[in-house]
Amino acid sequence: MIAKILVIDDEESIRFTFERFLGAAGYAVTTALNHADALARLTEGEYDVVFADIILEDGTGIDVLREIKALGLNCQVIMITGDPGFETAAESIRLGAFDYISKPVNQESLLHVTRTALKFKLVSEEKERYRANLEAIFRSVRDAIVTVDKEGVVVELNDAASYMCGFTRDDIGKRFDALFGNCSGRCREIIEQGIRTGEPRIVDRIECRPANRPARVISVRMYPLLDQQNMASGVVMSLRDDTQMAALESELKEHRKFHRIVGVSEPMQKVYSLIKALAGVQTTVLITGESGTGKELVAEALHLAGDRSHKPLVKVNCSAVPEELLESELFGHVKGAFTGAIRDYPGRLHRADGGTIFFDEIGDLSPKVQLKLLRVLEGKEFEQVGSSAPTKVDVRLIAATHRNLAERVSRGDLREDLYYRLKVVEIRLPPLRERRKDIPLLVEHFRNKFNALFKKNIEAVSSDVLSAFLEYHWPGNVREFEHTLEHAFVICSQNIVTFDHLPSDFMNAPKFEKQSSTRLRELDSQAILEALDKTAWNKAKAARLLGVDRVTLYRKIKKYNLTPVSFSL
Ligand SMILES: Nc1ncnc2c1ncn2[C@@H]1O[C@H](COP(=O)(O)OP(=O)(O)OP(=O)(O)O)[C@@H](O)[C@H]1O
Repeated sequence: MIAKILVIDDEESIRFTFERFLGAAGYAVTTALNHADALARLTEGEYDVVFADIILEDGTGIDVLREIKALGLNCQVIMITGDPGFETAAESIRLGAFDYISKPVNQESLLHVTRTALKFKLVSEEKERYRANLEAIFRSVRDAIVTVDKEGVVVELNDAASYMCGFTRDDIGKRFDALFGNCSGRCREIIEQGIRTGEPRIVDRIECRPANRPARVISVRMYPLLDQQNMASGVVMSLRDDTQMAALESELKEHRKFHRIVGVSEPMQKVYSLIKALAGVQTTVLITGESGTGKELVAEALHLAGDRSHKPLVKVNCSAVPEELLESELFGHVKGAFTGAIRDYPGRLHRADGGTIFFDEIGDLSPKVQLKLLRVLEGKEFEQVGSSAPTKVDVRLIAATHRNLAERVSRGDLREDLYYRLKVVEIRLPPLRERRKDIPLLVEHFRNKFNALFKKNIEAVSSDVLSAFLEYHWPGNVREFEHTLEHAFVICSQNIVTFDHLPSDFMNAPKFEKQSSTRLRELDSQAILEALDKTAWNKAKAARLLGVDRVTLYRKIKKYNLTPVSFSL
């Protein structure tokens, strides 16, 4: 772009000389012959450099300079003076002129001062752009930023600092220690240390407790501000609000699911940790817990999380296989071992070679099988039925039981040595009633499962049903819970599961029977209908009127087959 230059001088010869020299150098030159003319030119157009004679017929070049500064025009002003020693030349520099040039004007020095002024203008514009960008960043970042000089005085702070710490722009110029008086003071210590040592410091995740504001988790970055001599002239501190991130992380740490096991409660988190710790080792694991607590799922997770996962997981339900068949089923047999053994059969232990064998209901093994299993655990070998040749296998054994094995040992039903071998490590699964926190999550899990299975679009269970689920003590644990929901999903043709869809086993369960006050048993259907009538079939209100809980009322309505229609008849 061609630089534009304005020359203001009342001497025509000077204007002519400037125009000639500068025009020849490729600049676009405009001239003005006095102060008034100069102001007209300056309001009409933009100039990169202005040459102004100090003495004009209707004023001074200093006045022009002042007006340029007052208007905030982006141009460099060079004074033309007949006498460089003259006081006004120095004065003009003080007022912001870039330089002065003396008459008579020499071409070389004119071009030199012009080029220098233009270069200076470019650099200043670059600097200004940089400053504006920095300021925009400073203002827009979500981190609070506070700069403090080495005397501890606040030099700058951004909007986020106002929002996060409650500072205002009026705090600029105050001592920082006064500002941090309202909080725990950790940031004050960090700034003090920064000023003292000139060393940067990063402190992650500290608790921030500003007065009258909610506590937060913040991370602090503090860097020294260095001057041109590389000396610390203060510090800049940025504060990031990590409250949400910390909350999310802790939520993520809380596993909602591990392999096929669903559960978010504390006891389940412990189970997940234990499975993870045991997955990679080859130790025998005994999984205990009431029936339906998910022991098989845990065995599966142990196998899948370990390095045998690409090898088979073979399951044996010891109570489901008839005793006389179990030995051959487990250890295999050779042809002719017994009547009907028409060919060699390798057995499940053999099939599990390299992988894992899971014995469900291990407490139900016959004494003979117990002994053979003990040998597998101790020497990793066994004989097939009808053979005396040992077979070697590399299997990891996981066993589960809902029985009290110690009791079976004391009764002589289970070998003590096998018992101790099995229970090297035990994973105890808590019953569902001890982890009710998992119930809403299990509702969601089974809702998705049964919606997909039955091609339905049930959106939720009613809040009453959920409350009943949370209260019930689930003797059959997750299996019973799953069956209850399965029943409800089969029956339900609306988009929400209510008491009407629950199986009678659940509705008639002792808990609810007990809860239904004896009064209700005395209440006949007429009394219930009266209460429903009075409350326009608002069951919650009717239940309150009758002095019973809602579940009981629902159960009675179902039992007597009461409907608003039957009422109106
Ligand atoms: N935490 C859980 N998350 C999801 N499903 C579960 C969970 N626990 C159990 N189930 C489901 O409940 C049913 C019973 O689980 P599982 O067979 O693993 O229980 P179990 O403790 O081995 O029972 P049993 O002692 O009667 O053999 C299965 O359908 C299983 O998928």
